[in-house]
Amino acid sequence: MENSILLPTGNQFHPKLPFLAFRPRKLSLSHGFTREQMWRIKKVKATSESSGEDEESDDALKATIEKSKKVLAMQKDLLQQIAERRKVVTSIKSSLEDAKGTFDGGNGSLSDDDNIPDVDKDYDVTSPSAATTVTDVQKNTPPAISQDFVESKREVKRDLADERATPLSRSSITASSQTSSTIGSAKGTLNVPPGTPKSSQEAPLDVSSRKTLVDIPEKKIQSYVPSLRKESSAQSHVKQKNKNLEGSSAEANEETKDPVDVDEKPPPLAGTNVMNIILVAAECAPWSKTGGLGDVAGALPKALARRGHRVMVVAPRYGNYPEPQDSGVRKVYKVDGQDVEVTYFQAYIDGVDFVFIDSHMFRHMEKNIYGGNRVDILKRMVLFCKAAIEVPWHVPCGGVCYGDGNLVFIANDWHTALLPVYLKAYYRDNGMMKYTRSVLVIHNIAHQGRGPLEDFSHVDLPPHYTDPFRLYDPIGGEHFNIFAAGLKTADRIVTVSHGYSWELKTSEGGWGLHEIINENGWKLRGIVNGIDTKDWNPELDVHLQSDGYVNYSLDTLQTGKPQCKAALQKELGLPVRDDLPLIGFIGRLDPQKGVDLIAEAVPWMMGQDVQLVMLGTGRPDLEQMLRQFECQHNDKIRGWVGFSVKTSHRITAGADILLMPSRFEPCGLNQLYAMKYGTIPVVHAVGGLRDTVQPFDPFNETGLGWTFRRAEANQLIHALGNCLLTYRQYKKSWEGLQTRGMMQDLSWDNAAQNYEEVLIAAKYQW
Ligand SMILES: Nc1ncnc2c1ncn2[C@@H]1O[C@H](COP(=O)(O)OP(=O)(O)O[C@H]2O[C@H](CO)[C@@H](O)[C@H](O)[C@H]2O)[C@@H](O)[C@H]1O
Repeated sequence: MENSILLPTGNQFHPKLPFLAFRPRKLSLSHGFTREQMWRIKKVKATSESSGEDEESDDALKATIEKSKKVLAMQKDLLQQIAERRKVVTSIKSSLEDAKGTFDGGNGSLSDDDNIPDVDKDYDVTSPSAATTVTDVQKNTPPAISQDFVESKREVKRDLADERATPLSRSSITASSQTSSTIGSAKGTLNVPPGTPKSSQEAPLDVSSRKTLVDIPEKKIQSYVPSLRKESSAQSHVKQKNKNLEGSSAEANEETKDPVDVDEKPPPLAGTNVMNIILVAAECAPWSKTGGLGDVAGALPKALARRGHRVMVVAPRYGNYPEPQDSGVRKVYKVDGQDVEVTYFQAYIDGVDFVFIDSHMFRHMEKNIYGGNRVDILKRMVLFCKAAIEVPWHVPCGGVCYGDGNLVFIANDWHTALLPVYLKAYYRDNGMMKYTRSVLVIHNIAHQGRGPLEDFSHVDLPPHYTDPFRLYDPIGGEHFNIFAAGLKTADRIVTVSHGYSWELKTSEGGWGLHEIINENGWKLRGIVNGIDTKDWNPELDVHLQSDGYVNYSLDTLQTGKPQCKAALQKELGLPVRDDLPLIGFIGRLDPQKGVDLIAEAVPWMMGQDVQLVMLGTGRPDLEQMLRQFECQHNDKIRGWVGFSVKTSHRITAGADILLMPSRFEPCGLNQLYAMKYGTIPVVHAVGGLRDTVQPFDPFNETGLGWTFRRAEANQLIHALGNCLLTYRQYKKSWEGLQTRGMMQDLSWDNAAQNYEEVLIAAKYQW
């Protein structure tokens, strides 16, 4: 082991410099004036003072007052006119509604043809001239899609009409959640949707009044829906059950009831680019989580919804979650030749529709999401992707299905990498879902859904789709690879940091997929994850409200954090001492996380006056190692084997330093959480860790933590040594590091804006 801990190494060694306390300056605006108003007032004041011409300025003031009075009078007049117009519009509307017998499928109201997928036209691809009535469709359509298919089309039409009428705005979402009755939930607020929006109540679909649908030849349908699904007998329950679920995001329609709205709402942040977005993930916090993917699936959609998009998350229902309710929609899908029934559950929370897919294949798997043998997992993911892709047709959210126009799926990791492939093979190759796009997010390329070539038989695709799955690598030879097929087929690819998007293209970082990633480099973009600022906020954290822990902010950091540290030491049975640094580690016990480097550094650490707490689950040998550390150094180390969200929050708050010596790290969330809690990260400068932890520069008092270049124990020791030195001897610098970390905007809002750009690019890609 190198003995170079205290040697100066550029920016990591602390020189004896005078320190500047770093405090945020609060901006307060007096008298409720806006910044601009204050500036104007000051300017006017300054101008009149400097001129000394009081009389002249008095006259000018009078003139301004007169002018203002006139403007106000004009405004009053205008408002009166608007009110009168409203009355006229309302009376015209009600007389029209009285006269209206049936609903005109929404066709007439669509105006922006460029953006509206003409669903009927989609079917022209398969049968350009075979126009027929709905009855004909029912007669000619094979049982696999038959009536349900027709209904899907109907729903799409209705949805599109809805979409055109009212892009969800930020304000509308807020408004709707305010009017909903609220039920506290673990994650946030569950908005129980109020009654159906008027528009959908008053417009019962009258199939006979719609323009004729185009017939779908039987052969074609069989080719694009290869034993995909069948109608369940429970189908008839659907509409009845759906009535209970009306409301949701479609409440926003209420906003545009009146064309002349005096209280104009601000436009959505996404502007005219509002889209329907469905994020599909194998886990979603707080309901299911084994790592960072769950956090992302729980938080990114909310940020996208805040921008004005209509957003849904689809995840498996592994347990009996309290919030989602049975939507009554049941479908049957073929998985490896067997019929498997699924039921869709649904909740509307924080502006997002959460849809959970229930099936005996997912039930009671909450503690073992990725458990079972390779083929079992594969079959679960086949079912999940098949069922998820049809959610926009079958599951009415707030009474209205999303439909397949202006729609983008966001698939995540290999588990849902089949979704882009199914989208293409089952639908787009057959002229359906023409306006639907897919984006695949790489959270971790190390897990790829690999297997022998025979696994292709489980995914239920036409033989010509074998090639995208086929991959050769020197270790595995020729094999079946789901991630490879997803990357090739998706319209766009995102990964969770800039650093990792670069690493993925290298033979070391791409784990055998680097060539495919390079070939598809044009559609790859790195977007650094954000954090859920409600869940991970020391001021609001629900896990810091008992057992001696306290919520704290930047202002109360110097008292709140030590209190959390003491509470953690007490809870873990460690000596309660404020003078020594408490070091934390939280993560999956996996070689990725560099736990072995910590193990190598433990003897050195034990020579320091420090405490170490490690929380994790994963590889049995690494779990055993944690227990062993605790036995060997009972007065200094705690090795908590298990998955505990509460403990992870408490360690993040109570520790002074967080170690993340990951060998590779696509983004990493724990270092972001740590910084938000005034806990200083010491990380291997790789992937997202390099992007997010700017190294401390003691000369300029900048930076956020300590980094080391190679994943080696001596480098970890070196960086940690400098970190400990600063903790002990340079308190002001330490406070500066904490302050800078806590003041960062780590919210999902920035990332959501970047995702939006990717989604738009996908939308306009042909
Ligand atoms: N034993 C335990 N008890 C309680 N909570 C625990 C825990 N072990 C881990 N966690 C929690 O799980 C999450 C882990 O997130 P990370 O981003 O650090 O890693 P992960 O490798 O799972 O995610 C992958 O996806 C994410 C999201 O894109 C990327 O940031 C990351 O680099 C990539 O490897 C954190 O919220 C952490 O607190």
